[in-house]
Amino acid sequence: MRYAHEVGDVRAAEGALMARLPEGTLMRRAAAGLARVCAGLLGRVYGADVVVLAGSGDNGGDALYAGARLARRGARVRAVAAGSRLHQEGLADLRAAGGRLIDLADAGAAVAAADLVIDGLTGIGGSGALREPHATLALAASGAGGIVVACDVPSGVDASSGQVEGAAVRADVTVTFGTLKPGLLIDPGASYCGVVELVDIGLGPYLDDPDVVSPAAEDVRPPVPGPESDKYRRGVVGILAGGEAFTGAAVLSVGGAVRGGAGMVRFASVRPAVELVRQRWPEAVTTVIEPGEKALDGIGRVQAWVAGPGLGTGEDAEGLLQAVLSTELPVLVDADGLTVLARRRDLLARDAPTLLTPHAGELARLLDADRGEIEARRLEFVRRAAAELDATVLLKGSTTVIAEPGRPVRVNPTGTSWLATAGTGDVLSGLTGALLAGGLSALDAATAGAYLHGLAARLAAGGASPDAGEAPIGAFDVITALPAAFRTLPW
Ligand SMILES: NC(=O)C1=CN([C@@H]2O[C@H](COP(=O)(O)OP(=O)(O)OC[C@H]3O[C@@H](n4cnc5c(N)ncnc54)[C@H](OP(=O)(O)O)[C@@H]3O)[C@@H](O)[C@H]2O)[C@@H](O)CC1
Ligand SMILES: [K+]
Repeated sequence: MRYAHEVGDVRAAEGALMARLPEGTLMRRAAAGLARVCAGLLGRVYGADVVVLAGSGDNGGDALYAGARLARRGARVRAVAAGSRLHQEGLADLRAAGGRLIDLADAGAAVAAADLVIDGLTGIGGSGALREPHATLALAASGAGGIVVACDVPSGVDASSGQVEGAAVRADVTVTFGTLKPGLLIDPGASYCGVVELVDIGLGPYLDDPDVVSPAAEDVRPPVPGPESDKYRRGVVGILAGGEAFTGAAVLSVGGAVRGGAGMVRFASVRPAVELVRQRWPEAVTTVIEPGEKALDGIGRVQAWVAGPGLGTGEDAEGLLQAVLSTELPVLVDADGLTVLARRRDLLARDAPTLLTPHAGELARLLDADRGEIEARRLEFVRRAAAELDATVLLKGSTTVIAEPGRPVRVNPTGTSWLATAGTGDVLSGLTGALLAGGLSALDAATAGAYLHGLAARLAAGGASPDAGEAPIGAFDVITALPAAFRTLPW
C-alpha cells in the first residue's frame, strides 16, 4: 500500500518532529532530496541551465535551497520571485552558491530555455486557483521544453483533494516530502504530477493513520481455490441484469464474473437477455424472468448478487432490485440499479454489505449533486456518498476511488483512458461480484475488482509487447485480458 495524508495531518506531524530537531533541519532534508532527484534527472549537473520558480512560502524555500545545491555542483541557476516576499535564508544560500535572482519580465524566456525548472510556487500551503503572477508562471513551466520538477505538489493542485481550480504546473516529476498527499493520487491533480518520488524526511513515526491509500499488486488478494474447493465453495454469484431493451450489458457482466473466478454464475433476466447470455457464456446457469415477475424464487443459492446493468428502471426492475436487496447477502448495485435507488434510497436500509459502483453521473443522481463538481472533487463526494448511503461506494472515472465509512479511501492505481468506453462498467460489476461471492469483503472486492479491471484494460490496450504502443479497446477485450491481469498478481 502507498499511504497519503491530508495537509492537516502533515502539518501536525511536522510540528511534532520539528520540536525535536534544530531549526531548518526538515527543510534541509527536503531540499537535499529534491536536489538529488533533479541531479539524477539532469545526468550532468555541471553547466546545466536551471530555473527556480519561488513563491513566498516554505515551498519556495525548499526550491531555493535545492537550487543552491545544484549551483554548488556547477549548474547555472536563476530564480524568479513570484510575489513580493521570498524565503530570505533560501535566497541567501542560492546567492552564496553563485545563483541569482532575475526579473519577472525575463521569466518566460528563462523557463523556455532551461534544462530543468523547479516549481516552488506553492506547496501544501496553496489554496484556490493560482493568482498572478503564479498562474502565468505555472503555464510557462507547463509549456517548457526542459524537465519540470514540482516541489512537494505541482502548484495549482490542491494537496488534500487533487482539485485544480485554474492554471497548474504540469510536472514530469513531483518530489514530495514525508508522505504522499491525496491530491497526488487522485485526478485531476494526479494527472499533473508525472512520476511521484517520495523523499523521507523522518515524518513517519509522527503521522496518524492515512486518509487515503493506494494498493499495490500484493494488496490485491482474490480468493484462491484449493484442492477442497468445488464450484459452490468457490462462490456462486447471482447476476440480475439486462432487459428487453439492453441485452449487451448482461453478456458483459456475466463475462466479467466468469473470468473473475466465480465457481458458478447464476444469471436471471428476461428471455432475450437469457438467450444471448446462453449463446455467449454457456458456463452460466440461467433463469428466465417473465414480464411482471418481481420475485427471484427458484433461482437457487448464491453467495452474492450483482444487480442493475441494463436492467431498466421501471416497476419490474424496481421490484426485482427490492427482492435482491431484501436478502441477507452482499449485493453490488450498478447502472440502472443505481438510478432506481436514487428514488428508492429506503432500499439501502439493510444489514448485509452493499457495494454501489456509480460513475459521476449516477452518483450525481444518488446524491442530488452536480456531476461536474463530483468529477472535480472525487474524494469529497465518494466519502460523502459512503456516509450518507451507509454503503461501500466505488466511484468510477479517471481515478477510481472506493470509500467505506470509517476507513481510509482507497485509490485504484491501474486503468487507462482507453477504458472510458461503453460496457466496461458492466464487466467491472460482474468481476467484482465474483470476488464478493468468493468471500472478499465489499471493500476488498471493490479494491481487487478495480485493480484487475484497470490492469486488464492496460494489457488489452498495450498488447503483448511492451514496445507496441496502445490501441483502442472494447469492453470484451477487457474480459479477454482478465486472465493475464490475474497472472500478474503474486497470489
Ligand atoms: N510540512 C512539512 O513537513 C514540510 C514542509 N516543507 C515545505 O513547506 C511547504 C509548505 O510551506 P508553507 O506552509 O509556507 O506554504 P506554501 O506551500 O509555500 O504556500 C504558501 C504561500 O503560497 C501563497 N499562496 C497560497 N495560495 C495561493 C494561490 N492560490 N495563488 C498564489 N499564491 C498562493 C501564499 O500567499 P499568501 O496567501 O500568504 O499571500 C503563501 O505565500 C511544503 O509544501 C513543503 O514544500 C518542507 O520544507 C519541510 C517539511
Ligand atoms: K510546488
